[in-house]
Amino acid sequence: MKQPVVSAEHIKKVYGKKGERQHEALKDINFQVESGEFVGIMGPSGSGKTTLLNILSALDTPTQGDIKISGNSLKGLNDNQLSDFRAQKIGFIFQDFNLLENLTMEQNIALPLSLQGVSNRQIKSKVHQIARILGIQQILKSYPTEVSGGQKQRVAAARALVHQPDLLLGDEPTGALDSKNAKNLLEALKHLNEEYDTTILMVTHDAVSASYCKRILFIQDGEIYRELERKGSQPEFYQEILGVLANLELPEESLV
Ligand SMILES: Nc1ncnc2c1ncn2[C@@H]1O[C@H](COP(=O)(O)OP(=O)(O)OP(=O)(O)O)[C@@H](O)[C@H]1O
Repeated sequence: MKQPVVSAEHIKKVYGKKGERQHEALKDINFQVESGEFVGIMGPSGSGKTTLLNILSALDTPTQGDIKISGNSLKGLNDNQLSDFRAQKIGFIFQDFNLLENLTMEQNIALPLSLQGVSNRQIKSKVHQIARILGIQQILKSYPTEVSGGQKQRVAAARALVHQPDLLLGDEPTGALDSKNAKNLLEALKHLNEEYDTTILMVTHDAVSASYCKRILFIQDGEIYRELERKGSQPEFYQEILGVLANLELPEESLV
């Protein structure tokens, strides 16, 4: 039987030491993401989204519970094993791109492969392949300061995917983009998901971005309180998402 790409099992996260002030950021999170899904995570500020992403990407460990990525449990792995796991299995896109300014776009995209000791010939071929899919071949020799925010984010997506990770994680990947560039990036993610079966999980506060997903998990106070699956068109899904957000009875600007 095919394993889910992500299996979060009874994840609890408590910040602060015993006897000190403690905060339960995640209470009992359970969900799975199957291969080829495009899942969004939404929720008010402080609801636990970043905590969950950090645990999924093995940057942080849960207080209780287990994460399995493609059937492999993260429990009991030491720091070296966790960092190998991250390097091989996960691609990450951040809101602020995180590109290295003194490297060209080509060198930035190549980083995960260079760190794994892949041969130069293979690196060149893989970088050009992912650059073609994301439409950024013409800027490969440029430096980050020479291109637009939207182009930078597509380079960041290429870097996150060049080593063919099992899972692409995004933390507000459209957060720093204007609406045109955000749409371009989301179309590129949709294309990767539909044509190449890339499994994507992204946190977003924006209902338009979320409407590109096939499923949304809504988190509040460290718990999943609602799940929406896209059944109809994208505009219909957008309206449904707005409906759930309105039911939160929170002003929209607090949904970050
Ligand atoms: N290192 C930490 N130590 C103590 N408490 C923390 C720590 N990191 C986060 N928290 C608390 O845990 C809760 C969840 O935080 P988290 O950053 O995961 O929320 P979020 O949904 O990502 O919020 P935002 O959308 O504002 O980024 C918050 O109440 C936060 O104050």
